[in-house]
Amino acid sequence: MSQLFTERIWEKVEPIWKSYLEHPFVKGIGEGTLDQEKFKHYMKQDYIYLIEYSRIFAIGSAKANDLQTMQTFANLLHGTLHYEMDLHREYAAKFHITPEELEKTEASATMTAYTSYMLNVSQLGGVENAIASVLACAWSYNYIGKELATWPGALDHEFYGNWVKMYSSDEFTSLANECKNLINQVAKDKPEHEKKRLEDIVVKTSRFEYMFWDMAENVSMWPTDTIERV
Ligand SMILES: Cc1ncc(CN)c(N)n1
Repeated sequence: MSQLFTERIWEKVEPIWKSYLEHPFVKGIGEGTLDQEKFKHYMKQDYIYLIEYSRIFAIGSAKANDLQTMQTFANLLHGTLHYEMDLHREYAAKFHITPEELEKTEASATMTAYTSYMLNVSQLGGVENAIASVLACAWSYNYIGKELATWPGALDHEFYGNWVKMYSSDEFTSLANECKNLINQVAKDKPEHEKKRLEDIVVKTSRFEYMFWDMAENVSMWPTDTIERV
């Protein structure tokens, strides 16, 4: 039996994704020791990230070549807007931030670069570009969630437990699996140079994921902030 495209991808991304589990921000969630101000910054940036990420599912739906794929993208869009983003709205309420205020969050450099890349890739080419650009997002969060769920006390932590529950949940796992199934389907009959191009998109977005954790840990916005504030 020939290798699934996701198996090939896994060989490339595994070292990058394993490094997420060593990242101080992710470790802080898993160990329950993360500074809540850092989490607040992350959660606000992630909310506006998810708005742009949702647009990619809409693009994928519009570019789909069959009704089944169109429905899958629509389901992923719905799941992000109404399930995943509820988590952010719940955390925001704990910080006394309304959904309207959340939506008006000013975008950081990393959030801007990452979503601009994903949107650019998705608008070019066919439906395969859209699915390749979101694959690392859905799958790596599910990977992190499931790993952290095995850490002592992570699922029951009074503040970060809900984050770990979300990304390790059956519902989120099924959204991640829908993305994996889609890429396997679209990559199946593609020539090697196309497969390599899709693989590069997943690797690049995996690097952006690392940068996002760094942005959260350092509570960073733009490198020129200190200059502009003088
Ligand atoms: C940056 C980022 N990447 C991925 C996910 C999971 N949808 C997320 N919430 N945020």
